[in-house]
This record gives sequence, structure tokens and C-alpha cells, in this order.
Amino acid sequence: MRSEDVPRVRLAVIGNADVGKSALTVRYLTGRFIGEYRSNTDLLYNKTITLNGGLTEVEIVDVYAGNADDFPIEQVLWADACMVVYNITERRSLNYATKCLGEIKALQNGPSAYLIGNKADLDHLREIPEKEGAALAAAHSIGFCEVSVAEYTPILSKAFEKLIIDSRAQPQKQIRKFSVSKMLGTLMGSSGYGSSRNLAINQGTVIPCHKGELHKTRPLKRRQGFMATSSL
Ligand SMILES: Nc1nc2c(ncn2[C@@H]2O[C@H](COP(=O)(O)OP(=O)(O)OP(=O)(O)O)[C@@H](O)[C@H]2O)c(=O)[nH]1
Repeated sequence: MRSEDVPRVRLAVIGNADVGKSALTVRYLTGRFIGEYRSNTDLLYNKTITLNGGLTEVEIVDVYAGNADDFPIEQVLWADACMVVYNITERRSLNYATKCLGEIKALQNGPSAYLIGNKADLDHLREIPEKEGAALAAAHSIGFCEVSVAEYTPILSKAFEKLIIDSRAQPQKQIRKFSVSKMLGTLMGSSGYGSSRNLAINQGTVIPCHKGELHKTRPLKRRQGFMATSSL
């Protein structure tokens, strides 16, 4: 199959600071947990996956939240689907997820969504009952699960698969405002799982980007010597 024939899905992972968006994205893409990230910008990942027996190119923007509670409208408009993440030990993060889901719902022809409550291993610190997350998701007719990205969590892949499938069921966006396909330039290693030196995404790429760069159609300049371990 030619690469231009492979269907592409664009995902945005959004949520408050520190809910585990980067950890969750990397866990999904590599199967590995990286405990500490130091990033002050959005990160854009690309990987071709096999889904339902066919190939799908997945682009994921891991949205840097900072300390602001702003809704990341540019990234959401770019995306076909949003993974909305909160931390079960922090009510503020559920409030922010609620706000985001409301904003997504208000968009005409907006992206589909899925709600994830992360850090389920910290049950003793829980502020959000699981049924509250489930009720919020049900109110928006979207999927929901709790995960602990810090632990082996096969349900995470199922959640992404559902989100990708749901996004395909949405009508195609009439106007694609941005294209980032040419931005994907920094190879993060080839063999992936098992390398102890690099965080390598198998057959994938990751680049740091600013939300404004999602609008650009010209290729990003390659960032030379970019190492995931030093940048994620
Ligand atoms: N206990 C526990 N800690 C987690 C889990 N997932 C992530 N963390 C930790 O939560 C902290 C924040 O994780 P990040 O992935 O950087 O969170 P983020 O949402 O990307 O944060 P920003 O980049 O600031 O928006 C890190 O110290 C992670 O190790 C989890 O499932 N359980």
C-alpha cells in the first residue's frame, strides 16, 4: 500500500498539567512508562499502527498544559479526536476535563472524544469516584475508562482504538485548516521497545512543536540531535 493511501487520524491528548498526558501517550505508543518529562511545549508524535487488519497513520499532539486552564482550541480544531485526561486524585483536573468536553460539544463538526481517569494506582488519594467519571462520559455519549499509566495497562490501547474508530465514523472535516504531515522529521530510533538508551517509538517520529506550528504547512526544520530522553 502506498503511504498516501494509508488513512490518517489526528488525535489531541488534552487535560490539566500533571495528569499524565505525556506518560499516557508514550505508554500507548511504546508500551513503556517514562516517569519524568520535562517539556514546556506541545509534542507531536507519528506512528503507523495496525487496526482491524489495516494500516492507519496516527498523529498525536500531546498538548502542553502549563498552569493555565485555557481550552486548547487550535489543537482541538486540528484533531479528528481528543483523548481528555484527568487525574483521579485531583478534582480540579476533572473540572477542567468537564470544561473541555463542553467546549468540544459546542463545536460544529467537532472531534470525537474519550475520557480517561489516570493514576488509578493512587486509590488511597482518590478524589473522584469512578462512577463520577463514567457519568460525565455517559452525559457526552463517549467512552470512558480509568487507567494507571504507571502500571501495565492493556485497557489503554483499547481506549485509543475506540477513539480512532469513533473518529473514523465522524463525517470528514470539510475544511482542513492545518497540515502537519510534513512536520514529522525527527526519527526517534528504529527498533523501539527494548532499547535502554533511547525512548524509541517503533517506526514512528516525535517532534517538539508549538501550537502555532500546527498551522504551518511548510516543513519544520529538523531538530538535530533530538533525543527523547533529554526532551520528553
Ligand atoms: N502514580 C502515578 N503517577 C503517574 C501516572 N502517570 C503519570 N504519572 C506521573 O505524573 C507526573 C506528570 O506526568 P506527565 O506525563 O508529565 O503529565 P502531563 O499531563 O503531560 O503534564 P504537562 O506536560 O505539565 O501538561 C509525572 O511525575 C508522572 O510520573 C500514573 O498512572 N500513576
